[in-house]
Amino acid sequence: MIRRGRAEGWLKHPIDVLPTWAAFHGVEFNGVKIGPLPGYEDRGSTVIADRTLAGGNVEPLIFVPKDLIISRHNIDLVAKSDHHLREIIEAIGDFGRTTRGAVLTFLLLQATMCCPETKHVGVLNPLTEYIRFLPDELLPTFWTEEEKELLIGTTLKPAVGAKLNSLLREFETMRTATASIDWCAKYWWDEDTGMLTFDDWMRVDAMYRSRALEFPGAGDCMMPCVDMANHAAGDATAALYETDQDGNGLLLLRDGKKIDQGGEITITYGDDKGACENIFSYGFLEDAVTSAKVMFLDLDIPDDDPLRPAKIHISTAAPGFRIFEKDDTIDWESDFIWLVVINEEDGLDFKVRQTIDGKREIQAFWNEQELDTAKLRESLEGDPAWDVFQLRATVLLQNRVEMQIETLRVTQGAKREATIRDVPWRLAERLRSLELEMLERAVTAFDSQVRTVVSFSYPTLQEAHCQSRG
Ligand SMILES: C[S@@+](CC[C@H](N)C(=O)[O-])C[C@H]1O[C@@H](n2cnc3c(N)ncnc32)[C@H](O)[C@@H]1O
Repeated sequence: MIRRGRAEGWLKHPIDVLPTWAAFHGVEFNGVKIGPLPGYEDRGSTVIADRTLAGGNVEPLIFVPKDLIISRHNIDLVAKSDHHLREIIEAIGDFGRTTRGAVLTFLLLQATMCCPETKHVGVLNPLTEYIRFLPDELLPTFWTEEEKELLIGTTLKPAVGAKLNSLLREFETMRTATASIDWCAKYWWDEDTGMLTFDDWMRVDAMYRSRALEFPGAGDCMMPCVDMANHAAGDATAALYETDQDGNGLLLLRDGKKIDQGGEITITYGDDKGACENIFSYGFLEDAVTSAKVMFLDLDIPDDDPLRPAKIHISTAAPGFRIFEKDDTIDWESDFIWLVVINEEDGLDFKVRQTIDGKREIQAFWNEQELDTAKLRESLEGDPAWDVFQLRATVLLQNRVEMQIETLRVTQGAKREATIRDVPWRLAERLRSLELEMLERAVTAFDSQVRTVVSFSYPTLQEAHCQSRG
């Protein structure tokens, strides 16, 4: 549906019509305009200074009335007077009570209402028009299979796979929950008249993910016009976004910033985000990025661990670990790994307990004491064998990191097929090299952590370790 709407023009507005929409709905621009930046048209539209601006003494650059914010709160308000919206949000149950569920459903209904064939569905509101200004982003969920293959060995590959699976589940929830609603059956699901496909769900997901910002006071939401600002990290960030005391949205020039006429007013989408997350959520990587910054690698409990099923059952942590930059070196963190490295001989035990309603429940014990797995690390830190556990964890991580390096190396040097588009090709290449470099630094850092633990606790082991690692 959305793809067709873009092609036929009923779901597309040229960006130069935005000022008219904005003025009509009370959005104020103060010394800025929205459009492509000459020389950077591939970045879509952005916020551009209409005159020289100096931070500290200018009014908000953009003012957005609170009613226009696409937030869960406002969607609930719209649903009070739009019974079609209310019907579908209620039909999807718990998912409709999440911000993500409410926003994606809302966007889908607005797109449906834009289609000239749709009759008597939904109540037109300013945002029905606004979504026509939003471009389709080439996020990795839209990369072809051969483009996604370029990601083998990067942390983006499993992330995109998991995302597609969860999008499929959400789409299926949506379909099952709304199939018996007459107008949904007719305009969305009917074999002849239905317009929705999984592609539509991917598109509303991409709109939300690439544009949602966390606003103090309003939570995650899409803020029309402020969401036209492109990203620049660090000192290059020109503006901040926030809400005023009445909940209206504001874009404010940073103190001390001076932007010449024609210059870009950027915001930050989060300077701490790693290269993988930037490509995943926004489909680009700034030229200035020189490090993968943060990586999440999955970790499995070995098949030959007799406690594996019980460990999997009780674990609440994400099964993996995060490596990240810290003070010029690489550090790691994981709540999961501690469960992987301990076993029965160390003091771990599981018992099956009968609950009062007759159900059976697995309980974990550490040295005979009931164990809260969320506090496992704390329990282990107090154990005389803490050094051993640390050592096991670090060696395990080191092996996992080396395995990832190997996968990256053997899949290196893929030939570029003519069907592979420029953006996925360049992004995959950059991500591969940034992640490889970070993994290599991690091996060195882990090696020195192992040496420290060994030399401190097991001076005799140190020699053996050094020999084993050459
Ligand atoms: C919140 S939107 C910003 C407005 C968007 N450019 C538009 O045309 O609607 C985020 C998207 O803008 C683009 N973008 C933002 N900052 C960028 C940058 N520094 N370099 C390249 N593309 C950027 C990406 O496509 C990203 O997914």
